[in-house]
Amino acid sequence: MSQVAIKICGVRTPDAIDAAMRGGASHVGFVHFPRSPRHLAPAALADLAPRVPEHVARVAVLVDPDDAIIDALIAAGGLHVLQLHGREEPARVAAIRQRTGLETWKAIPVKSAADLAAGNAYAGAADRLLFDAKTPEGAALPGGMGHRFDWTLLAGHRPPLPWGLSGGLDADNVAHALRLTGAPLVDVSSGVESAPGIKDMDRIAAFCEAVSRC
Ligand SMILES: O=C(O)c1ccccc1N[C@@H]1O[C@H](COP(=O)(O)O)[C@@H](O)[C@H]1O
Repeated sequence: MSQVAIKICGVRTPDAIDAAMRGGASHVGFVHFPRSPRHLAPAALADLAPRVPEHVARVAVLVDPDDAIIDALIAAGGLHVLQLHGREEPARVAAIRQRTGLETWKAIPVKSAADLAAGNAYAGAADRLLFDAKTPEGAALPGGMGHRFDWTLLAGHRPPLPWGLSGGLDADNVAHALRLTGAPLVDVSSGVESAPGIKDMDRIAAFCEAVSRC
């Protein structure tokens, strides 16, 4: 049985949550970013969140959020984790973590080895780093586009805080990614979809199955 934690991100429907639960996901992610096809407003989050069992972490994915939207989402979703996916500096991450008392993750966009070091500045500010592929300059989204980076960059890298891997993972490549990186947590969104924002239950099952075999 795999010890690797699984986050299924960008869920928008009860059946996607149920599929993540059947697959043994430890985290489900709700995106609040109006440009995203996975965007959920607080009211929609409030409808969906109770579907997630208590032992599974509810993660809000946010891009440079202000305090008001963080508070609205926490009130709506009974959140456990905030995933900051924008250009939040360490001081802002630390302030959000301190003010909310929630586990706080910082996404680190990676294209080259030099990008990995950017994560070190978040030691003491964030609870976890999420190494994600850097999306192209001018892209509509800072994540959730199915891009991957060169996973061999992470071989031998020892981040100073817990971490996870995301960006372009799917059922066909996640075992390879885990072999190369040894990631303790994998995060997937577009790789378990049939179209942007449309989760595919069979792909969620196949992804979780592939991780559980590792
Ligand atoms: O999924 C989105 O629409 C999104 C929007 C804004 C910030 C992050 C977003 N998604 C996150 O991107 C990574 C990788 O996703 P993928 O598997 O490559 O599609 C993941 O952490 C999503 O939560």
